[in-house]
Amino acid sequence: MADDVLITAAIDARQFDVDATLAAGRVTAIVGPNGSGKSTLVGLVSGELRPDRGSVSLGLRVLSDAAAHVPTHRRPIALLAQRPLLFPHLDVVDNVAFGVRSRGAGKTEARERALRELDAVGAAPLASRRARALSGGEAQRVALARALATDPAIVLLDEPLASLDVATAGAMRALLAERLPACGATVALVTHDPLDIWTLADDLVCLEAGRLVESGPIADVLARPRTGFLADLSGVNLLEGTADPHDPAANGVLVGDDRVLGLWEGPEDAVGGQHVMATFAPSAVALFRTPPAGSPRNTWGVRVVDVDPRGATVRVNLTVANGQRLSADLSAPGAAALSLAPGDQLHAQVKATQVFLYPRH
Ligand SMILES: Nc1ncnc2c1ncn2[C@@H]1O[C@H](COP(=O)(O)OP(=O)(O)OP(=O)(O)O)[C@@H](O)[C@H]1O
Repeated sequence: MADDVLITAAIDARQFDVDATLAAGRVTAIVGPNGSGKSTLVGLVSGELRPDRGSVSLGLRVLSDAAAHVPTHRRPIALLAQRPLLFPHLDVVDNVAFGVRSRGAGKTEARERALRELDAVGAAPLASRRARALSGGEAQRVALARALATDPAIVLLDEPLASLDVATAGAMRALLAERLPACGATVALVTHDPLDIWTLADDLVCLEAGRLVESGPIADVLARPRTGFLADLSGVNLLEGTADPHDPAANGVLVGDDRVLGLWEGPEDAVGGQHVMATFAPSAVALFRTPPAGSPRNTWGVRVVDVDPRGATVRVNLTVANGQRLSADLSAPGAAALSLAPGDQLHAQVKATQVFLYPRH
């Protein structure tokens, strides 16, 4: 039975103060901008770091607090980092068996366990190869087998695909998607890649400047992002504003002097002055040189920041009057017809039915 990992811990020198839970038997993606505290969180769970205040526990077992600190090698954890860090002079099966033996198993038992795990990751044919003779992708597969062969209660993955090429990373991602849920451990995955989050993780913990800013099931957190970082991760535009104090029931949000109309997603009715988020897809944004005729809804003046061709579409990065960012994805011919340049003043239009409004919290 897997256990929750509870982190309620502060490290003063790093201005880190986070209260987060990694749910038992689930994969939690740890995300956030550079320097937000992801590695610090992992270091607290691995035992490499000790909190100045608070505690780290696995279920009812305290791993670190003011009175106690279980050292890394006594924690039931396995770490898979960007580099596989195998012993180059040992063969593959001995590399995998090493971890099992260090947990107290005998030689034969450790070897059998290693071979089973190598088979599970599709690396059985490599068993007698020296680790130094493996490719990067093969070595990472073996490192995964070594991590899981110890039957850890916690698996910590720190950007495990970041040093692999695209094709190898894809195969490794598929392997992780199969093995992580099957291993039964509580898993933390540090990543910058939205694909890893969508394909591997169940839950998400988002840190910024050493604080927890959002957590919960992936679909909930990314469907209704509440920070610019999470909006970028889910590929949507996010404008923040306040519910119109004169007419909160009209589903109007004021972003500076611009009015943004959309579908209100509650849970309660908007209250005038309330902090509200508006999200919509870049593909929902149309751009015009002259104010478009017809429906007056959701037309804002925008300024072009830059233009980024992406195959069949062109991403146009823009700012609205009060400086907030948004993007529009246009077809290549559509963008060419507008002949866009940075600094151009345009009109952006979005249908109200394609804008989702929800409270900040
Ligand atoms: N050894 C250290 N001593 C003091 N402060 C540190 C140390 N290592 C990191 N920090 C600080 O702690 C904060 C969190 O850093 P951390 O490395 O955990 O962030 P991160 O989210 O993992 O970043 P990245 O995405 O760049 O790896 C940062 O302000 C960083 O400067």
